[in-house]
Amino acid sequence: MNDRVSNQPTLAADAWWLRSCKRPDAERQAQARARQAQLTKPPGSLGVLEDLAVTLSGLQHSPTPKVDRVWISVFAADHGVAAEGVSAFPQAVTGEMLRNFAGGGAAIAVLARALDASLDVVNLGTVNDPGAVAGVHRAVIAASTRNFCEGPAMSDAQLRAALGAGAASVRAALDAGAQLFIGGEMGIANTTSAAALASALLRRSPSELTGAGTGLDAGGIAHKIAVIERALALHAPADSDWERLRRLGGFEIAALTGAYVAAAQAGLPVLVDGFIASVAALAAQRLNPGCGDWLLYAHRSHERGHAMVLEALRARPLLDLSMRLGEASGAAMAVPLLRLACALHNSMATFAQAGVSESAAQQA
Ligand SMILES: Cc1cc2ncn([C@H]3O[C@H](COP(=O)(O)O)[C@@H](O)[C@H]3O)c2cc1C
Ligand SMILES: O=C(O)c1cccnc1
Repeated sequence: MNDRVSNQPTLAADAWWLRSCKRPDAERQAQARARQAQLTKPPGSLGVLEDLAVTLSGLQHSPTPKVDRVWISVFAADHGVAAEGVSAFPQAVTGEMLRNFAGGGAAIAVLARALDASLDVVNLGTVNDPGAVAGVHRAVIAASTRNFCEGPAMSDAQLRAALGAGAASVRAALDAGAQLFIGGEMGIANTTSAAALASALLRRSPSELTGAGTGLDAGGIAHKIAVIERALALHAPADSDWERLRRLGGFEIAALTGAYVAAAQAGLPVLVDGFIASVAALAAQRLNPGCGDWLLYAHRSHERGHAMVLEALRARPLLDLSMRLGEASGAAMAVPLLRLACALHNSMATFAQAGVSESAAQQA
């Protein structure tokens, strides 16, 4: 399992991420909508849970949508821009957390167990590299990205490798029979990378998209904004969204981008996590607009900037719990809602089955 990136020799020549995405089944969706109207409840009374079941029915091409088998991939990577002092935590934490993911003590490891979900941990390159660790896939691209205050974060080949690592995790999820894909990230300083990338993609000021991350104070946030402004000035010549992702992104952000596109191409529904994952989703939609139909949004993170990114994506997140962790934790938290929405859709009785009277209008 250590060769997920290197066994794709054709990637450099083959822009697989441009290939078309699957289409949701509109007819199945209409049937699911009609069934919701027949269930023993006032029509629409289950609100967003009805929409979720209808959407999943169309995405899974099934009258009985299910999210029993959930796959969570956490992509870890370090960022050169950490050298600018933009995080409240030291860079060594990224590598240290890899052991914690595999050892079962990290938040996402606890949540994955509680959900009976598969947890796939992928090391894309960490300065404090723990080496071979049971339960961690090595797909190392470099020890970290380059500090994007000094030059592009990634080379073209590195960006392709990161996108490919995301796609490889989606293939593993499909092989395991997953019904839902969730991507998470770990990388000290990656809220700086995500804010810079979102600023460039949305053409908004860094002050609107930059937050405290792991816990910067007001002075720390002001410094972080200044760092991002410097980077944006350096990378202003970037003339495509590919270039913006290459210059300002990170290996784990690009892996999420690749995973989202690959999931949409394969017809596997995705639940997107917080700020960083949503910026990766924005990049995925820019690389391949067809992937948007496959992305569901789990929560609104406490991180400043997430609301603006969600708005740009026209996303309506399910939860708002003031979470600001990443790792896929917010997405994991929303899985029970999806499961319950499916259970209601699949197992509630219809008015006819239960012998319950329908609305006065329908009886007239
Ligand atoms: C122990 C620990 C566990 C984490 N798990 C996720 N993050 C989150 O915080 C980091 C981003 O914040 P910033 O840009 O401020 O560095 C990412 O690793 C993100 O996944 C963590 C951070 C820490 C310290
Ligand atoms: O919303 C997130 O993804 C997030 C916010 C702060 C720190 N890490 C992740």
